Amino acid sequence: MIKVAILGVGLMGGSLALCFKGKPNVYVIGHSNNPLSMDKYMKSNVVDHATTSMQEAADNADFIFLCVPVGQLESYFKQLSELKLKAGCIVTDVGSTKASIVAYAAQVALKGAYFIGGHPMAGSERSGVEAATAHLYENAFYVLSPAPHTPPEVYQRLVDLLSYTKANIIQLDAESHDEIVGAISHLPHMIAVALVNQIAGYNESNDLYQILAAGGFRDITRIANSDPIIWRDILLNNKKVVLKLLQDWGLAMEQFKLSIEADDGGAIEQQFESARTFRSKLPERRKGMLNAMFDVYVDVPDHPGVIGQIATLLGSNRVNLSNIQINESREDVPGILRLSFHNELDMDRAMELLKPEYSIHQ
Ligand SMILES: NC(=O)C1=CN([C@@H]2O[C@H](COP(=O)(O)OP(=O)(O)OC[C@H]3O[C@@H](n4cnc5c(N)ncnc54)[C@H](O)[C@@H]3O)[C@@H](O)[C@H]2O)C=CC1
Ligand SMILES: O=C(O)C(=O)Cc1ccc(O)cc1
Repeated sequence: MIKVAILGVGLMGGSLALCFKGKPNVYVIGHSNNPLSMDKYMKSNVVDHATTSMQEAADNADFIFLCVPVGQLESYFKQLSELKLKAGCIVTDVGSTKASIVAYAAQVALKGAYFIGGHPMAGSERSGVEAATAHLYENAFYVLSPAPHTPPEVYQRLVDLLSYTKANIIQLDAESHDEIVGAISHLPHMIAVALVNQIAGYNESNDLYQILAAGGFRDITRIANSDPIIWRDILLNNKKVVLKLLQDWGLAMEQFKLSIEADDGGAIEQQFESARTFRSKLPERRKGMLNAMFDVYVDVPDHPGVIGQIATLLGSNRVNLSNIQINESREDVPGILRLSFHNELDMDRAMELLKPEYSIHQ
């Protein structure tokens, strides 16, 4: 039996647990410091067993996943280093930053066990085991940062287990990881939060801001809804990288300001042109980026019953729909109904079925 211990069964840990639970020869144990979580873990059916004892979770485990906020990783790692672990056990984490935990692991030895840093680049603005899903990692990139002396067969053992997530494994050193992920994930989260708070400030004297912000603004600020503790820890942990990125961001905003002050239309156009060129080269989301959702937009006539018709058409053809959203405003979205699917196959099949009757966009 392969024993997999998940320490911290929230969005990420719970989703990993769901990928492993029920697989041949796999036993999943979930750990929380909070006794009240035991019942929740068992009721959500994500683990085979739940415990508040780290000793019990780690005892004889083949794999231990640290799925707690970044600020807790070192303390959890330290506690594991004081336990007797199974020889050859692989300890890994899912933290959004890699340099500090990889450096810590290089200093604090795990008796007979190996540490390989990890970061599944999939997730959402939601948190907690209630938001966990077995599909979260499908097609997403999953970064692994092994130490230089990690034996290849140990690395391969982790890759083999992670095949249950259906993620694309990519090996990257911890420093490069933090620089790149700082830019593509940490900076956008700060921008989204600052943007929402700026508009919230204006809204205090006129609530039309909030009312008119239902469409595009809502979409581009989705990540501002992310968990405050998780993000406090990420930003403080990736301090050096994030401060440099904020400096560059300030310069970029200053550039806009100067162009507008000087009525320099050419410079503004140039900014939009270069952004459009780079953005059009981004890989499509369906090939696996930060969100494991596959979305299509449908332009539907605004009459009751149409959602039912679409849901019935998809359901009767066994196409699994993960979410339907009605856009309150058409601004900035290609259709009024957003249909989300867990995988590309379902999305493509849905498009085939809907195309004859509706106008579809991606
Ligand atoms: N949310 C996301 O989309 C992604 C998060 N991550 C990383 O995954 C890790 C876990 O994040 P999520 O699963 O999103 O968070 P979550 O809030 O859903 O789960 C966190 C888990 O850690 C436990 N925990 C233990 N000590 C804690 C403490 N002192 N404060 C708060 N919670 C504590 C909680 O009980 C919970 O089970 C974090 O290190 C985060 O950086 C990585 C990729 C994506
Ligand atoms: O919701 C989104 O789009 C995200 O950006 C989720 C996310 C959050 C933290 C990570 O380290 C990786 C992915």
